[in-house]
Amino acid sequence: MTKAKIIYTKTDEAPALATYSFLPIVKSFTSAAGIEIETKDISLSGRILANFPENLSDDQKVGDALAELGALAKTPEANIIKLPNISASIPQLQAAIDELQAKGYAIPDYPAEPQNAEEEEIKARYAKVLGSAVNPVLREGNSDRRAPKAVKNYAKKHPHSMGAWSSSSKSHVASMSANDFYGSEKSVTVEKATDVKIELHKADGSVEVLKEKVALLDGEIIDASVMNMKALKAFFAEQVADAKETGVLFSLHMKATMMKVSDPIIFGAAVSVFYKDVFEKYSELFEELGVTPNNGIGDVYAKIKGHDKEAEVITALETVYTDAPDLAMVNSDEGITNLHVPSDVIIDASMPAMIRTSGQMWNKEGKQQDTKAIIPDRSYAGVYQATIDFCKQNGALDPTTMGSVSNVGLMAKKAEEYGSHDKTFQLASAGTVKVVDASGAVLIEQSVEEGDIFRMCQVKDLPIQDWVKLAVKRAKATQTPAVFWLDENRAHDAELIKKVNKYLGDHDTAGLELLIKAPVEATTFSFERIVKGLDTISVTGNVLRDYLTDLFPILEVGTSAKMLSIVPLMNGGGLFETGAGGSAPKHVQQFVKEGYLRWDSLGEFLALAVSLEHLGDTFNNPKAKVLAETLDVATSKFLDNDKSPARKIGSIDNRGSHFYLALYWAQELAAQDKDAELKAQFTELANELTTNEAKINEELIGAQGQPQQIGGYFLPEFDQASKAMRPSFTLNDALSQLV
Ligand SMILES: NC(=O)C1=CN([C@@H]2O[C@H](COP(=O)(O)OP(=O)(O)OC[C@H]3O[C@@H](n4cnc5c(N)ncnc54)[C@H](OP(=O)(O)O)[C@@H]3O)[C@@H](O)[C@H]2O)C=CC1
Ligand SMILES: O=C(O)CCC(=O)C(=O)O
Ligand SMILES: [Mg+2]
Repeated sequence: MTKAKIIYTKTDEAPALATYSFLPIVKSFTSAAGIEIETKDISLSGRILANFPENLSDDQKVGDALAELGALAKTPEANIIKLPNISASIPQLQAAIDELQAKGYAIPDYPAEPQNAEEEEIKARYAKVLGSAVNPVLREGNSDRRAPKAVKNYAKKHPHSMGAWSSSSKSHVASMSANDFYGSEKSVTVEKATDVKIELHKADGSVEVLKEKVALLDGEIIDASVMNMKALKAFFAEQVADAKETGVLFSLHMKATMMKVSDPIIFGAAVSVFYKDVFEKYSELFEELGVTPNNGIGDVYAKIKGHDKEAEVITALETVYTDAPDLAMVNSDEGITNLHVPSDVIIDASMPAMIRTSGQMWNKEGKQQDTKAIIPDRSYAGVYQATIDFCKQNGALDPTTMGSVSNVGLMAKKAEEYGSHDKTFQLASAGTVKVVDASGAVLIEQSVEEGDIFRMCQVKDLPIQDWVKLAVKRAKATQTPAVFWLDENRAHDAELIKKVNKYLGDHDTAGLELLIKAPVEATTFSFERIVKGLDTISVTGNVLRDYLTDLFPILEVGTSAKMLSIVPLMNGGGLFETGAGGSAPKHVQQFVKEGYLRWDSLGEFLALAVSLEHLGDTFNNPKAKVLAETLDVATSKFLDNDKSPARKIGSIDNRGSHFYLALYWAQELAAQDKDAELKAQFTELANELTTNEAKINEELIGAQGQPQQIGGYFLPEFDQASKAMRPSFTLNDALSQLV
């Protein structure tokens, strides 16, 4: 039998920093039980390097860890702890390339506009690294995300602050009324497996093949929809005028990471409308400089630097602001606006953060202001408007009494919109896009105009069956109503509803409350229950999985970092995601500036416990089970004693929180009687950590307040970052006694 092994991923930014401190603890504890922890580098820099081996010297070459993990995820042995990673926008990719080149890695520049076949090839390789390139590869299963009871109890005891809501708040969500993806969606279920082709039939009669082949399986649902560019731009222009007139902040909320083809284009359309005069006046100059609105207004500032016309262009941009509405700010101190970088404001985290803050965002004075949250497509925007309506009517939610909404999400096999980027095209000419099957029959057709975005999505039948099964399992385990968030008026959802009804028949659902409601109705239903302290399971497609697992946790427990996030892989393995949030770039900035890391590793603790439990079950390893059980108790104690990182210098930060987890875990292992060997091994450590608690705290807190050297942003120097993240000699020494 293969040795019991857990894969721990090395990622980016705050979670990667946390790993320098937490992984040594994990390795010390697990090695005592004979469990191997292997790390795999799936960071942005690691993924870039893996794609350019021929540009690197032998000692610089790295393996393709992502491809290896993708293959592993399809096997029953998989046991992967996945930390959040950067889903890079083009500006982030460029910054990472610059850093790697400066460090002596001879990787090519990013060819934004390739001039020859070689550059086309380089661009294609970089495209593999862009956007949400990791999660869809590893997610060979559906998703089960929830706040564990201990976490809910913690929030009840230590409620996070919630901004008050006024019924006169002017904040709202603005969406198109027609000609969006929602309005144009068509969907079919194919009975038998077939290959389809996506073709553009142009007005002049010629045919361009947009995608040669998409293989479909028996019973697969496909859909196709179009975002009309003219209507989109007219909508943005109306919203600019309305925001100005009503005095609210203009704020666009997209998912340019997961939706890496469509959403940067939509973002770019907003930028080109907002800064219309500048983009029109300087179109030639921008063309020459390679400025594209899709990279945000930050691209203009970056590329104009040092140019003869720098001052003139900057003045022109500033002139825009005199007539324009105020923009929501990402960083008001540094003048970074909502339209600077497509990946700065990401809808899943940004909308709940706004709702938690009285429905307001930050203006250029650094003050809160009511906001027009622009979500052009209507498919899911109504969920946020319904939440805002609920808060306006009922006031802010109360974390000390509110119930919980967990999620069962359809995610496997790149389901739905989040798997659509290789079937998304911006059309260079008008015509009709046809999805044609192997027999030549047209399954779906959509008429398009020049500049429109066409998108085709797929969802396979087996993942749907597995998702329905998981929903029933969770409903049974918790005896909680489960609501399928599906809109019968949406073509795709209408197909899905047929399957849900069919596959629910495969299960014993006696006594369970299983409902189907359109997203807006489901939102109100869930909030009406939540204020009564009642729990509800949301059973959703892939996009709402993402949105709701930030929305509800951020309102309920202050952050999605405290979520348990399990992906039972369809072939029997386990993927354990840490939390449901991202890589928190601002945490790294704070750490580098003042030696304080406020990243909350609770997600890592929870993921490790379920990973150990899974390993205990699959490898019949009783020691792993003891580690899992004791870690669970330690985590509860950690929450009870409020040892999570605070926000300010002088309190426990991420490193201090790791110490407390180690302390409580060692104490629990020393206290248990199921495994005498573990008891003996950990008694000494527990004593040592207990005795030295004050000293270790002194060493950890004493290290705060200074700028830190970590030797890089995308590729920190191991020794420097490790030293910065492990400043307690006493703790390091105690841990080293174990191995
Ligand atoms: N699974 C993955 O791999 C994911 C990756 N990402 C990536 O992360 C980056 C940032 O995305 P963004 O949309 O800003 O989302 P984030 O979740 O990183 O940030 C939003 C906010 O959530 C809070 N937060 C999230 N996790 C933690 C944590 N562990 N400890 C403390 N606070 C936390 C912080 O809010 P506050 O200041 O209010 O406490 C943070 O500023 C992007 O590159 C994105 O692609 C995003 C989501 C998931
Ligand atoms: O993969 C990504 O880009 C983000 C994923 C995400 O937000 C989530 O899974 O909740
Ligand atoms: Mg998310």
